[in-house]
Amino acid sequence: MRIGIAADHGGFTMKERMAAALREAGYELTDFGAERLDPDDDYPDFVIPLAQAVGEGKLDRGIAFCSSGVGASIAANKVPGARAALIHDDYSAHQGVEHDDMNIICLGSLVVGYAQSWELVRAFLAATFSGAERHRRRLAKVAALEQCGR
Ligand SMILES: O=C(CO)[C@H](O)[C@H](O)[C@H](O)COP(=O)(O)O
Repeated sequence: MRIGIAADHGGFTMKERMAAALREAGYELTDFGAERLDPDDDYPDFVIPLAQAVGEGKLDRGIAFCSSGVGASIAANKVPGARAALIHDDYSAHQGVEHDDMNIICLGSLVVGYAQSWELVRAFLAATFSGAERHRRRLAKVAALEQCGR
């Protein structure tokens, strides 16, 4: 599975730790930055390129951090093909993939600690889209917005 990861200054420390753990676990990982802790950086500069790579099918899944995870999820969901969600609980981490084909998990570094974030990421990466007709139907209605913009 091809995975990307991104964070602004709010999520930088968490991203660095998570990236090391994912590589240690054997995942192929692309890091979209930030490359260093800069309190003046902006989450769209890192999250949008990640979401574009996922939306274009260059990556299978994305992991995005900011302080709350809110900005990351707003930015990622502007990108066609990206299906991002701000996740705090295990059920949503896997059900979001199984039902909604979520392909980017957004996490708030000041909201969820590292150990819980790791469990959420593991649940997200282990889950697969069920492919059920009702879920495909709903996703098609969402995807249609990307075609006509209304
Ligand atoms: O949480 C965020 C957006 O939802 C970002 O991480 C921002 O960095 C957060 O708003 C903090 O910004 P600040 O410039 O460090 O005050």
